[in-house]
Amino acid sequence: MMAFFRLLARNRLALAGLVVIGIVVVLALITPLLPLADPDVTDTPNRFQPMFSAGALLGTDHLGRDLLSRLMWGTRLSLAMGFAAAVIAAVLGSAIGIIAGFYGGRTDNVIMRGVDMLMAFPYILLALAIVAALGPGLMNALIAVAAVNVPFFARNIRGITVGIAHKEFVDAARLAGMRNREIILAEVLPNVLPVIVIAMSTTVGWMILETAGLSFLGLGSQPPQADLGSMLGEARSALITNPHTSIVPGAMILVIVMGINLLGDGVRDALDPRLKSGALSRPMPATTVDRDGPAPAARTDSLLDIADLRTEFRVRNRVYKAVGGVDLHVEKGECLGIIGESGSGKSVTALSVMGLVASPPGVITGGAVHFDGQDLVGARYEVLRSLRGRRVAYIFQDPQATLHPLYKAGDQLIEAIRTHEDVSREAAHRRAISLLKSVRIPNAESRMESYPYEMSGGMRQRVGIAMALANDPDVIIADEPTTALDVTVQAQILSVLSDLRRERGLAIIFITHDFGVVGQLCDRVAVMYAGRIVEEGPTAAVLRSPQHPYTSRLIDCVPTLGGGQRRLAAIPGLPPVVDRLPHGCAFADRCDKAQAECRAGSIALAPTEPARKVRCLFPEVAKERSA
Ligand SMILES: Nc1ncnc2c1ncn2[C@@H]1O[C@H](COP(=O)(O)OP(=O)(O)OP(=O)(O)O)[C@@H](O)[C@H]1O
Repeated sequence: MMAFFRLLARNRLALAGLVVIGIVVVLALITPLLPLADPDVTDTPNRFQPMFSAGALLGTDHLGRDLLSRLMWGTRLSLAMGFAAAVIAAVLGSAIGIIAGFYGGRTDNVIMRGVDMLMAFPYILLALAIVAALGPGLMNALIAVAAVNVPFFARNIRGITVGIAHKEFVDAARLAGMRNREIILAEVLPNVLPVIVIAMSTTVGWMILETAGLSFLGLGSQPPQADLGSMLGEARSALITNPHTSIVPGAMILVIVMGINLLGDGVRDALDPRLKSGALSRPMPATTVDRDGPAPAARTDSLLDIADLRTEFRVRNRVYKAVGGVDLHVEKGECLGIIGESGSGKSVTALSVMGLVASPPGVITGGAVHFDGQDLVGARYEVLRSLRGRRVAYIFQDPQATLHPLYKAGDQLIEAIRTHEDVSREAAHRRAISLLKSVRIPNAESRMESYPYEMSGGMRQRVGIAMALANDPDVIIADEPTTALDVTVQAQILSVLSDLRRERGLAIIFITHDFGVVGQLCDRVAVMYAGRIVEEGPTAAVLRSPQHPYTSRLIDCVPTLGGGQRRLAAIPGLPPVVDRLPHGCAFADRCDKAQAECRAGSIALAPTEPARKVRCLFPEVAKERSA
């Protein structure tokens, strides 16, 4: 709740709306306690007194009634009517929407066709028809306004519920034996509640206007009772001669509706889960760079050289140091593996290379990424855009999520080719077929016409690889591309990548948590822990004799086939949270060799043997392993 108010307070306009509505609501609540004249007592000799007259601060109306008193009582009534109509419409509409969306099928059809019929009428005509049928009066106007808004809530909430009703946690609740009523209350309702609140906050102003509209037409509050609409209606005939009688209620309606709408927008922004990180804006096209020192020079003349890269997430008052000074390089035709536990910073490192970490909340705070002699950290967006996909391409873990579900695989490949190259559609089509063949997709011509959902996971991932290859890049960054696939398909994908590397001289950065995959594909491996490289070296050497205790424990976690029964040595404890990294070695708390020195200060990634480095004061002594 506090977080909600903090987010709301960041939006100045919403804050202004909150203050205005707060003042109006408080005034409306204390109206009976204020020393005001009776709002209904007429005094015709003193009719149409101007503003600031003695005894009538805002003047009097056509019957000599005190306008200030009528305004206060009228505001009280209009607010109460607007809020009551919003609550009734929200409760009824949401209940209808949840039932339709949750049960689906015929129930959904019958309910939603009824809602469609209601929505087919212009809402004001519908409201007039309801009041005409029920008779004029405040309660009937309230019923009419609530009724015409029920379909709006029903439609919105039904849409959200349909999505939720098919989620795994609802299936899990069913499997746990919960009844539908319980599932609706415990699983669905909490998920749609923010949407209901958002819809209410943005429509309550509208409902106040609608109730005022009915009262203006004489169908809402009846004389002598004042509400803002009826005050306006009564002042209509004196609009030219005594405009203050219209201006007073009109200005109040304007203030209330503006205040509620500004507040409603703020509530929507603060409750939207995508904006929870505190950003009330869309992510930037490239990661924000806020370097706290000069850019380091390239340390090697490699194709891609990452030097002291630091990326963090600034979420409210917390700073998550996801990447804390990473040095890596990859040569043409080389495959570098990055391995580490979940959350060690592998993906953020990879995404930082091309400025793809979402900002906010991500910020690159230091280091450099030299590609072909150019520093990409802080490079202009146009530079990054021209390199993305053309010289440095990505393959992600879930091709289902990266391929557009509504476009054919072939069209997506053609689009990827034509984004960077001015070629005809026919030429791009031919190239797309040859790309599909190069990743060993059988019947490439007919597969061009397939939608992603018509393909298996392995096939989709091959399309993903073909897309990455579309512009003949120099580097491919593959972020766990085989994690979601079974071992046979994984082997095929790895062999495709391995062949492509050899044939095209591709450099590959392969992110994984599987040492088996590293052993099969990668020339060198870098082991990451808590945002830093803790060991780096040729794959065979690292697998044979790991030097960092973490690498050693990580290898011990890998089950071996045919090695007889052995106890799998899980690593006790959890990696540290990256907003509270310890001094010294981040692995010390889980390491059985840790000494006091390990916790004293930062430890450098020091060279040990040729081409090997380790960040440890007490590295493992070489003991040969059967890899
Ligand atoms: N938007 C974010 N806000 C705050 N922290 C984040 C955000 N995105 C990532 N992180 C943090 O950054 C760290 C590194 O995440 P990253 O995704 O790079 O890990 P990973 O090693 O690739 O893990 P996995 O194998 O599960 O993909 C994690 O501790 C994560 O909690």
